Amino acid sequence: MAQERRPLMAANWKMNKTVREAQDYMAALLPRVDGLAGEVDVAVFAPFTCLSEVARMAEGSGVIAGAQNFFYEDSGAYTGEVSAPMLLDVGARASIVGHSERRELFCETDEAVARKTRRAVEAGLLPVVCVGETKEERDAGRMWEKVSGQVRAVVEGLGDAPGGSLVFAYEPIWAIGTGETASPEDAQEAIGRIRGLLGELRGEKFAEEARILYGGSIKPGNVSEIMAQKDVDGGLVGGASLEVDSFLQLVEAARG
Ligand SMILES: O=C(CO)COP(=O)(O)O
Repeated sequence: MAQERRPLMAANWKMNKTVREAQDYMAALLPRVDGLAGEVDVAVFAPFTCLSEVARMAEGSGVIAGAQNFFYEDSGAYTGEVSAPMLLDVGARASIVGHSERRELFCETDEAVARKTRRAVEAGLLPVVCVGETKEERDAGRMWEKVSGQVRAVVEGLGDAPGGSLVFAYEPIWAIGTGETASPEDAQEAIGRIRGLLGELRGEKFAEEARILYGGSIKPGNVSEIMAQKDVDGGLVGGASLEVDSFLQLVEAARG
């Protein structure tokens, strides 16, 4: 991994944890990541219901509290949604955007993902934009068509924001929650191609500054070989992030 890009290890709790469980997790995590600032960024993407508590506890620690989604308008008649200013108001500094579960289950389009990404950057939230193909698309040889289309839509809607203002996460859908991980070589190939595309679209500086994570069945047993790939800047982790001990092993591996 290039020296200039700080690794990022991110926990995506998905639809898990009560406020009490979130408090217990943060109380165990924070003392153990103390002192890592500057070496590795650590983020916790919590459900809305416990996000303010996670952000409050993380304040001053260097751990980034983030949301899993938001809507690109700032306020108004959008029942069930929350906005970027609302996330900032409770202390969040980042948000996942366009997770495959939102694209597939909640019909999020490339256009909506692009608008959310742009709004996050403008508002000062760090977006972690997810891209990835299904098993059928991969087997049909259409992986790059899918992934490049998703990346293009986001970058073309981004204006002139610098590469450091956003993070991509390559999460092949067939590897999410299945125990089936992309091989380190597959992860590198896809992420290297994404970086190449960023260079074509926005120039070398942008491509060198943008962090690109891998996600999909990362666990303590496979994280080191994934992190060793030159274009992989960290991980976005579901299942193995739910327990503090296993998440900490991933953070340590990202530290190198
Ligand atoms: O979707 C993911 C992270 O956003 C990956 O989930 P798992 O780590 O549970 O496969």
